[in-house]
Amino acid sequence: MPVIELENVSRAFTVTSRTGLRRTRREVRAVDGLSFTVEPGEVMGYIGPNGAGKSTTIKMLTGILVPSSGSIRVAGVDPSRHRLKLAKRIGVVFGQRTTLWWDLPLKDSFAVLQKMYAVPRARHAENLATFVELLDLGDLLDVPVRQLSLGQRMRGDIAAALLHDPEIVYLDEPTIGLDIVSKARLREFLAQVNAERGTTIILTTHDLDDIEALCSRVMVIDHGHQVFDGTLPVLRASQNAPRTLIIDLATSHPPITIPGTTVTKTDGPRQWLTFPTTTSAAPLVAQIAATYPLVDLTVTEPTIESIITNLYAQAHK
Ligand SMILES: Nc1ncnc2c1ncn2[C@@H]1O[C@H](COP(=O)(O)OP(=O)(O)OP(=O)(O)O)[C@@H](O)[C@H]1O
Repeated sequence: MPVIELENVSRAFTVTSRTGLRRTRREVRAVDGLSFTVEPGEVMGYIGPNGAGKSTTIKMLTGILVPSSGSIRVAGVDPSRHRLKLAKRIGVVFGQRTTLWWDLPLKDSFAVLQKMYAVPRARHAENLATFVELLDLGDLLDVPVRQLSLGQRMRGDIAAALLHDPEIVYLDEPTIGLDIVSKARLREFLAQVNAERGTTIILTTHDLDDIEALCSRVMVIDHGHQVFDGTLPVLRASQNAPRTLIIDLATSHPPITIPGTTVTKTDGPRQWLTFPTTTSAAPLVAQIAATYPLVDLTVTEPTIESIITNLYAQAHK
């Protein structure tokens, strides 16, 4: 049974703007007729360009915002009508701002949360020990939150969101501003939480490496509409974005001509040829090797960035 269900959900805002003495009001449809379900234990990447409607969706799922129309059920209840009841079953992390108490040491914030969510003491202690170890928080427990670095604070926020054993966690840009090592560690931790606890994770991110590393499903939204829902390999295949063959010849050579390929760039003896995903690289390589002084080669897959740019462009046609 789905743990999240949206049926034809829309949310509009009235925006007032002023030109000279004139005030005009217009309606912005932040989310427009969105329907989808999420099964327990899924890790879904929820992505889209700025202003696509991602945060508005998450706010409706947590009950902070009420939809203008349509229906939402999270863990069996309507989030806006049962916000407090639902709070015990969900965890939320907003990368841009902390939910921790700024002046309190991290451990005191955790203690407040134990009381707020009425987590049994033994369970709280067990979870805390696990998260302190996995997120390497040991040396940070006595440090006031305002003194933590962004990466340390984020680890604290993630632990805080999970201490009450939520079934669903919404993570809004959890890796924003983190260095590569911290990002990798956080992704590893989230994958482990999902695997061991079966926590459903909805991840909003602009970092497509987060999606590659964590998400079995990707939903792409643009102008409040869903433009894709499926796995990353299906997204890649659906866009039929070309692959690139990078070849190194023994010497500089004019762009090589092979039917079905296009040379997009040359740099001395190196040339970049694009070819359709449906074409096998092997015969192409054989043909090049038979005709040109081939020294080395690499085949690269289209990046998710290029696929998504392509997807947005198609949605606007
Ligand atoms: N409270 C509000 N009042 C008026 N307009 C709003 C409000 N909240 C969101 N919007 C508008 O709704 C649209 C969707 O915004 P939303 O914040 O959901 O996008 P987003 O996908 O989360 O963007 P980003 O990636 O930039 O965070 C935007 O046009 C935004 O300006």
